[in-house]
Parts: sequence; C-alpha cells; structure tokens
Amino acid sequence: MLNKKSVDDINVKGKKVLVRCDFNVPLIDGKITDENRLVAALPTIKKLIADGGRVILCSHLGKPKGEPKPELSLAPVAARLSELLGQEVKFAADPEVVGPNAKAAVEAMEDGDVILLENTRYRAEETKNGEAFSKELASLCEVFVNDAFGTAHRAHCSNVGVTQFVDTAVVGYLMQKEIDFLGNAVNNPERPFVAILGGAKVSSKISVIENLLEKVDVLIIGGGMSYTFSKAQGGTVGKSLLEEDYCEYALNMIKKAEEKGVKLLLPVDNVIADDFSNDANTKVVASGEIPDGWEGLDIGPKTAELFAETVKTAKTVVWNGPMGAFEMPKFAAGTEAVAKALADTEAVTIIGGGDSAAAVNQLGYGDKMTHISTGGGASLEFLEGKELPGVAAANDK
Ligand SMILES: Nc1ncnc2c1ncn2[C@@H]1O[C@H](COP(=O)(O)OP(=O)(O)O)[C@@H](O)[C@H]1O
Ligand SMILES: O=C(OP(=O)(O)O)[C@H](O)COP(=O)(O)O
Repeated sequence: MLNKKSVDDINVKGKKVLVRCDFNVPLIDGKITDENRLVAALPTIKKLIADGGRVILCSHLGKPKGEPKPELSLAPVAARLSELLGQEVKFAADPEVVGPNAKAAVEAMEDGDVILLENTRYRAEETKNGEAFSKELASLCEVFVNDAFGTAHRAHCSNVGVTQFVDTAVVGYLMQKEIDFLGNAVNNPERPFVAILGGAKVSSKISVIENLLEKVDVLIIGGGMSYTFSKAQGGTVGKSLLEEDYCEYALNMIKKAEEKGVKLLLPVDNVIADDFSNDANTKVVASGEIPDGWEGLDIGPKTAELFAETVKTAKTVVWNGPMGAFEMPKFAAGTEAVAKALADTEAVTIIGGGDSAAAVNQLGYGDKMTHISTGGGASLEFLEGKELPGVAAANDK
C-alpha cells in the first residue's frame, strides 16, 4: 500500500482544495477523442464535492511551451467534465492561469463548487518547477491533492513545487489505485509473473528490462526492439528498426536472464514488408532471416501463438508497448493477439499506459483487464523502479 496521506485522511469542509489532475487528453478540432483520463479522475472529485470542499482543478494539456495557445485551452475539458459529473465545472479562463480572473472565480466559490484553471503550461515556469508560480498556485488553496498519475514522473510547479508552500499535500484515489496496482504486480506478484515489452526502441526500455529481469519469471520482448536482439544473435534483419550500438547490451541481457533463471522469449517469426506502408507487399519469415530490402513490422503467427500460450501459464501479466507497427491494420495482428490473450486469462493483467492501453481500449477489451494505467511515461518509470517525484512530494502517512 502507498504510504502517503490521501483524500481519506483530510477534512475539506469549506476549504479551498487545489486538485492536480492529468487532463492531458487527445483533442481533434476541440473534441476529446479519449476521455479515459477524465473518467478516472471522477472518484476523487466526487469525494471532495460530497465532503463540502471548494474544488479547484488544474492540469496541463500538450506542450504550449509557456505561452497561451487557444488550441491547447482546457475549456473543452471543463465542458465535458460538467457532463460527466452532472454538475457545472466552471472554466476559469485566464491566460496567466492564476491571474485576476482565476482569483475572482475562486473567491466566488461556495462549498461543493468545482472550477477548472487554464492549462498550467501556459506559464513558462511550470515545467521548470519555479518558485513564483508554485507559490501562486499554493496561494489559491488550503489543501493540495495530487491525482495526476500520468504526470507523476515530472517535477513541475503544479504537482511538486506547489507542495512546498501548502501545509497539507495528499494524493487522490487515482494516484493511490495506480501505485497499488502497479506496485503489487511488480513487487509482490502472484507467480508465474510474465512481463511483455514492445515498442520501437531498446534504448528507451533499457532500465525497464534490467529492473524487470530482477522480478519476473518470463520476459517477452516483441515489437521494433526485438530486431536488435535478433541481429545481436547473428540474424539478418534487413531494414528493420535496429540499434547497432545496443547489440552488445542485448547479448548481456540474454546472459543476465540465463543467470537469473528468467525465461526470455523473443519472436520466432515476423511479418515483413517491402515498405513502411499498409499497402506494402508482405510475407512471414523466421526471425533472423529477413532479406535485404525488407523490414519486420509485426510478430508472426507462430510468435503470437507462443506469446498467447505463455500468457495462459501466468498468474500476473504486465504489458507495455505494441508488438508491431499496429497503427497500420496490416501489422496490428500481433498486438491484437497479445491483447486478446490478456483479455482471456484469469491472471492479474496490468496494462502500462501509452500505445498498449490505447490498443486494448480500441479493441474493446478494456473492461477485461485488471488495471489499465492512465500514464505511459509514468508507468514506464515506475517499471524502471524509479521514485516518481509527483508521489514522493505528498505528505507521508
Ligand atoms: N517492428 C516495428 N517497426 C516499426 N515500428 C514499430 C515496430 N514495432 C513497434 N513499432 C512502433 O513503435 C511505436 C511505439 O514505440 P514506443 O514509443 O517505444 O512504445 P510505447 O509507446 O509503448 O512506449 C508505435 O508507434 C509502433 O508503430
Ligand atoms: O500524457 C502524458 O504522458 P504519456 O503520454 O507518457 O502518458 C502526461 O500527461 C505527461 O505529459 P508530458 O510528457 O508532456 O510531460
């Protein structure tokens, strides 16, 4: 269990409560295309409303780089949150975030009211964790709640700096849930514990591989990163994604897995293509036998079966990263097979945000998983065994 004070440990009646959420949602033409992060934030918001707090929500959205960008305004989020909550979430439009408009909106609040501040990254200090903006945010409230798991790997004013200038800084239900599920899976798993890693690059997953080799019974590696392993073992990979500089590292990891008694599973076949395109010619070949001019863009059918059978033996499964270039339907089968295997098992299944979470949700398997993280980068850093600054900054129990 997370050893931090939570919204259950405080009394917010009549108090101004600043709640940091991660409302960094995809927007197309002002329409929210994935509202999972909004839905996930509701339990904490509802609890604070029910307890008579004056709820001041804040978040970043995208990367406006320190200046107001209308297309990155949080106004559409306030509108959708109002519908989801069944209560008005007043939008405190203010280019300074904590400027005169926001302050006036906070002053006018009554118990149980909810407002949303403008995108915290409209202010340049936000991502620098600067003192001035941290103090401004703190000046709005008597209590601070951090429920932004998706941002917990960042140390910014609105999730870390602000905690230095408030007496009470606690975590919300989403933060608690994320850390409990991920923490239990990784540090106290029911065994066998199988981790599945995919995605483009070995280099971005090095610390995850190393940390998980200390914890798992089986490590499955698919996706673009598997070709570096294949090449390292003497295979030919054509023009597949390859990080030559990491071949030696890959061999070291294979050796480390052996020493630790961890079963390391790599693809045995691949779907290859003559072009990085959904219209490309494709065929299936054994791994390590990719001809010149061709590239591996998905795991092959034998691999999909091998990975799915392995998932069946597990009691705990953690998955991060797609098995291929799944955005193109021709190369989505491997990622879909893994998603289905996880949906079909009775094991505890944890999806580590990002592309894997999007794939699982798009395929309609969302409610079949034990937990789908709302944080991509944050869950990756958690899987690396790192302390998340956003969590560390909250008051200890
Ligand atoms: N074999 C492959 N060839 C090219 N791109 C791949 C391949 N496998 C996966 N990808 C791409 O990797 C991207 C995800 O990589 P990455 O950002 O490392 O993963 P994550 O988002 O899980 O951290 C996806 O856009 C996917 O298309
Ligand atoms: O969406 C986020 O990260 P994610 O895509 O890695 O889950 C977070 O809101 C953090 O955003 P940032 O990577 O711009 O700091």
